[in-house]
Amino acid sequence: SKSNYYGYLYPQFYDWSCPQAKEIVKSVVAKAVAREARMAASLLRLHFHDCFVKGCDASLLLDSSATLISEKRSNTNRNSVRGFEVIDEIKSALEKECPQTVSCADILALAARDSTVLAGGPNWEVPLGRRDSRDASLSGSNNNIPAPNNTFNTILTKFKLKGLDLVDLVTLSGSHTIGNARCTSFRQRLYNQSGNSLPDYTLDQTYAAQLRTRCPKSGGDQNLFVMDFVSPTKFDNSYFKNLLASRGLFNSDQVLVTKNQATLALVKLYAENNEIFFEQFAKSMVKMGNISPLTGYRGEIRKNCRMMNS
Ligand code: HEM
Ligand SMILES: [Ca+2]
Ligand SMILES: [Ca+2]
Repeated sequence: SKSNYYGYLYPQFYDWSCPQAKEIVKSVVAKAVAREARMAASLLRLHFHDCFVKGCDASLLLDSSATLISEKRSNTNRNSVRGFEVIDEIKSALEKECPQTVSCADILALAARDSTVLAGGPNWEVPLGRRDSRDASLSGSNNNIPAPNNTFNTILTKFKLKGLDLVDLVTLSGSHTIGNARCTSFRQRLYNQSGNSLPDYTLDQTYAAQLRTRCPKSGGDQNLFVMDFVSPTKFDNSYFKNLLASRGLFNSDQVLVTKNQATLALVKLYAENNEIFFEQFAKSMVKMGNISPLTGYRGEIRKNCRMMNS
């Protein structure tokens, strides 16, 4: 009775079965972000890392068990993705009000939207009705999610494999306007960009020197850096302004202005016009949220986001 019979997502999915669902998610996310501003970024990223592996099906949330290896162990996720306790808190609040009704995959989609809004970004209606997977894919997590040192072509290919295009790539990369990154994610650019012991000269060298002080050649792997040094907790277009000043933190950020004329033009547009960035961000997030969801009688509504129902 609670399955998505029609096979597509729509914002009113819980209007009858759990009319309080959206409010419950929003209030727990708001509390968590008030405790720690970075949590908005962490929750936004969870939806991305879920959707790029087997679609938006909460596969990312499953812990390892006798029959399953968690995606949390992948190279991209290990010591990096966070926010699972907040998802648990949302889920238990929802289970009290509407038992086994709201999927963990939909919680991730709603929390990503609420986080964006709380950080000052755009709002959008979240299509709902995703169901939760009964498996996970460690290899998918290792292979499908772009890495910060991937080339432009590799990153674009990984987006296209998920039905996303060049506009989505540039726009969604704008998420790096909030949140933190570890030294290990960009060290290569500071010391040895192409195996010749030289830094990446497409990175502003004053900025590079600052980064080196807390990201040494060896050690300090987990040291944290803000990704947008201008407004690290505010969702705005300053990420794109940084790219034009050669101050993108990752190789994957900077290549948007150094490798392709079309992405460069978009970066310039967004740097000049926050409103256009916000409008497209909302559209691209809905598009990402539509990556092969489980609907109908496929999948299940988990009781606990960390494990499948027995
Ligand atoms: C285009 C390819 C992308 C690459 C290569 C990439 C890579 C990364 C890396 C390496 C980090 C830092 C991880 C760490 O050091 O622990 C990061 C953080 C982050 N990414 Fe991306 N990312 C990409 C796209 C996206 C997209 C599409 C979104 C959201 C829709 C996103 C949202 C975030 C956020 C919000 C953070 C900060 C998380 C936090 O502070 O907890 N990224 N990303
Ligand atoms: Ca998934
Ligand atoms: Ca910012």
